[in-house]
Amino acid sequence: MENELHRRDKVGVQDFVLLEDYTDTDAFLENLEKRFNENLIYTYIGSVLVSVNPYQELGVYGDEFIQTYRNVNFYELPPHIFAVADAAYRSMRGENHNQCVLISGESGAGKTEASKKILQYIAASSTHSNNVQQVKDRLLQSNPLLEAFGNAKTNRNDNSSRFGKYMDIQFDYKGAPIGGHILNYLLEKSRVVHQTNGERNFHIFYQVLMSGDEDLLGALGLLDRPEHFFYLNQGSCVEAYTVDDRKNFRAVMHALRVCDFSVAEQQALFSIVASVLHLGNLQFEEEQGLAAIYSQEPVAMIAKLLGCPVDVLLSAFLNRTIEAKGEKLTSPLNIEQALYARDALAKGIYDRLFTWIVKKINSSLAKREGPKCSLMGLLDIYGFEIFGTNSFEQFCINYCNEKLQQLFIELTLKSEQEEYQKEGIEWEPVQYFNNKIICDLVEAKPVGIIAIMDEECLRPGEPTDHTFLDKLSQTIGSHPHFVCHMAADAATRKTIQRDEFRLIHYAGDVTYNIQGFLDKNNDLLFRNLKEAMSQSSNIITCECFTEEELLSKKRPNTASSQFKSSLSQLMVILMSKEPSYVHYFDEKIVLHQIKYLGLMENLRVRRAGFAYRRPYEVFLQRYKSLCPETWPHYHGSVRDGVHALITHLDYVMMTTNLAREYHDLLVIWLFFNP
Ligand SMILES: Nc1ncnc2c1ncn2[C@@H]1O[C@H](COP(=O)(O)OP(=O)(O)OP(=O)(O)O)[C@@H](O)[C@H]1O
Repeated sequence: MENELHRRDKVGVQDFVLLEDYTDTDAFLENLEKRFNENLIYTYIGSVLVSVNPYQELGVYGDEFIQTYRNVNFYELPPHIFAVADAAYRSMRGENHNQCVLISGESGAGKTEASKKILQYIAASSTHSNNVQQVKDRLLQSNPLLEAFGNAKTNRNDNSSRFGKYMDIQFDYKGAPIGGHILNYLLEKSRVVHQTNGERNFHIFYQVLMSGDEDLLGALGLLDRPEHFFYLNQGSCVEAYTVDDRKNFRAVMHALRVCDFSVAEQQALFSIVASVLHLGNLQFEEEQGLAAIYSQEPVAMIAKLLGCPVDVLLSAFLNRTIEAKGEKLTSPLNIEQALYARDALAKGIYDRLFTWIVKKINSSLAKREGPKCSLMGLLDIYGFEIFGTNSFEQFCINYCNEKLQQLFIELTLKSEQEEYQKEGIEWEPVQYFNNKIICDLVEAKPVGIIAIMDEECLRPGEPTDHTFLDKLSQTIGSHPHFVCHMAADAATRKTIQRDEFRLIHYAGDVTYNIQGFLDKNNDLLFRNLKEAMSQSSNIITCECFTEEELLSKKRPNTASSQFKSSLSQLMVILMSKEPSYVHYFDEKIVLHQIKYLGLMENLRVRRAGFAYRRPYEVFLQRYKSLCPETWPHYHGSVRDGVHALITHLDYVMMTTNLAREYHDLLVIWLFFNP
């Protein structure tokens, strides 16, 4: 198997570091293409894995591949996602260092598939006791469940993740998975109520409708075809040809059982899914300028499914109560407001349901009490997006990608070069574009885009998307990465409308339409509807809409501020772990992508730098048993200890040839890795 792998993988270079013309982007691309044409989708840049989506089954993920890559040093076998998983897993066990695998790439490039392969690898490589098997099953089954509720067909990917996911897997000292925890980020909930042409709503809606379970469908009032539901028919696309909704529904049912969802919870969950569909079919008519319910039928169905009193629900759909200075003022809604409230409820219920599902999975994955464990994190988050029309969601997603790029720069380009300089190693700095300037443009206070948007959302008066854009133009109009009609020169003005702004992102220019920015940021759900939901007897709904929330006087954080703070927490988590990077491309790789990701710069740093670096402490701890002077304890400084160890092993000559100073000893790790 191993020989066969090497025989096949002879095209181009397996590691870009070996590329003769390593500064030439065309040569980089040519190597990638040459290998891709031979179905060799993986190539390294040092320890970073680059992959091109083959969009076809290559037969390289079976058990025999897992066995081949198990416990084999990273560079001994051709590049593979299993090699990354194995290296991270062994490093976590051998050095007791928490790991994370960061998978990046544009939408459809293959990130989710990669994260599943890593999970598959971990599950197959670790021990199989009963308890561990249960954890593995739950980790694996969390995927179909979260995909059903959080993925959808977009025009780029039939199974696009519309939420961000970070999963920590917890391991015991033997390397067996004993628990896990998932963090979810910003679900694209606007999809619940609207889909652009050719796109679908979240998979679960079609799965339930295609389930073929007549009893379930009858109970949920869902005996109609998907086209019948307004929340499913706007994209004129109810089928995704590469997605088998019926089969996936069975997978979801299985996953629910494995992840310990009780029968009552399953019923409550499907009732919520159905209630969202009925909400979409709730129509209003005008009576004396105000909204009236067009047909009682959907309201009765929603009330039944959510276990809410019909009259409370009816009144909540048509009125809005505001509390000011201790007084409650109720005013009736017009049609536009009623439709807004209906959609806000659909989005709110679904979004909270999604978070509830993650919480439930987490409780099924929670580690029993026990000693401290090691962690391996897997980040699979939406890739950079440039659509025909880009809105608030793309703004958040692209901001997230800026932050991840910042982390990549920080960990692979900046800190590494700084370290060499700090250590006094002769080093010619590699220049790179630092996208911190764009991160600051979005998140700085008080003049970043998020801060300005929040200020606009919170100020009295009548803020609109246009007043927000005016503020942006006045405050940051001259920023080199911001463009808007008002502040642009005559030539640029022709390319940008009055209701748009453009950000010059690290990955390209994206023009955002401001329509809906403030609404989506405010994320307002009228109090009456929240009150109605808190009276629900549906066991999930009442958990998601609490009395506490109703009583709280504190204004909830805006959507962008919440996202910003959850991203900054994510950065802290990722920074605390040893990262492995995987970059995914789709088939149409363009030079532009290679350039913006900083891969060429990374290659230059790799080429000029040291292949392996280990801190003295870790090195000494790992190898002290090889030298009587350092075993079991060395009483001097760790640096001296490392020197004693090396001297003992008679590597002095080699190391002095390589470099004059002791600190360059780090490089010798390469030679006596057991
Ligand atoms: N290694 C692979 N081998 C074969 N096909 C693949 C592989 N990786 C991805 N694909 C194909 O590409 C499709 C898109 O991949 P995936 O859903 O992982 O993309 P993504 O980067 O997670 O996209 P998004 O950001 O939209 O969620 C998959 O449904 C699958 O058909």
